[in-house]
Amino acid sequence: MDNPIVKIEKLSHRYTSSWAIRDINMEIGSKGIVGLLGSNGAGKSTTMNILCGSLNQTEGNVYINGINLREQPELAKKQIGFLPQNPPLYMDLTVDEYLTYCAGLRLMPKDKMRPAIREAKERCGVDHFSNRLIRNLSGGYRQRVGIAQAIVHKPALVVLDEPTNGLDPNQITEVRALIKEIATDRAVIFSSHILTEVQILCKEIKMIESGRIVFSDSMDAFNNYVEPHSLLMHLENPPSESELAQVAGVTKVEFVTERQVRVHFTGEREITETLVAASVQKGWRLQEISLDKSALDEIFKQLSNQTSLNN
Ligand SMILES: Nc1ncnc2c1ncn2[C@@H]1O[C@H](COP(=O)(O)OP(=O)(O)OP(=O)(O)O)[C@@H](O)[C@H]1O
Repeated sequence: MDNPIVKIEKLSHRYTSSWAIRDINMEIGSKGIVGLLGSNGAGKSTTMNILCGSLNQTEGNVYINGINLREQPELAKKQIGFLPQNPPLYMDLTVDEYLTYCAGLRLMPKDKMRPAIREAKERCGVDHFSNRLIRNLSGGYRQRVGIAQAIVHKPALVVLDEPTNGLDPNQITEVRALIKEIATDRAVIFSSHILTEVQILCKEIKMIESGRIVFSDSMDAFNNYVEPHSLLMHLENPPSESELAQVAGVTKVEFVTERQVRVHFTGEREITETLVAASVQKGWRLQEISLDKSALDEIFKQLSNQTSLNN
């Protein structure tokens, strides 16, 4: 890869006695969204905290734009914006006060601060809340302010640790759109334990399991690898198996409980929209639709086994 914005070499971290991550190698290009996918405890936050200079690694090196993060932390950190899993928001500050404080922490020259804060607020859609206390913002807007602090100093790399966690479905859609927008002119690394979210947003995927990278390739390669999929649907007024099987793309239908059904399908991910549309049209009263978690576990298992065999 030409001039990667991030280069990670043999990165390992041990908190106490056991290793949280082990021998992670990674290169990330200068534009677009890369998804770091892994189940809870896989090592995503540890990797991101080290990558952003919030945690010192036990072994290995991180280079940001060619600068060794450990040797020149101040210089390297100027190029990074970070939204940790628990955003460092100060509830008693207004949005403007908080962003001014954050810009100061990033050592922005005073004369550049005001226009930079205005731009970050506009991009994140919080300019109309400039004088509002952060404690009086909804979860979705707090997250937007968290993203605004991550981009205020115009970093070349933005790292977002599970940014949609805890948000309601509308807020999730809005925050996803915002992440897409901020990735138009920089690299964004985005962690999630939700496969569909990574599939929607990312051009590249790094999958981490038990502290090791088990898959690293384009989203297309990943989608080819993991086909076929299955989905779980919760329907308050479910149709018969045969009626559901008639939906285009559905290959097999299994009722798990009276109202929960596993739907197997081939290839196309538009199946979600097709099933949602069919359920609205036919009054099946869809309550929930999600990628089959057991299928995801199966993928993790396959990939983990592959890695341990390769090592
Ligand atoms: N401060 C800590 N002290 C000791 N062990 C820790 C600490 N933080 C994380 N760990 C352990 O390191 C491993 C990786 O944790 P990490 O938080 O990086 O995973 P994660 O993929 O971000 O998970 P989650 O999605 O639940 O945040 C886990 O086994 C976790 O229990």
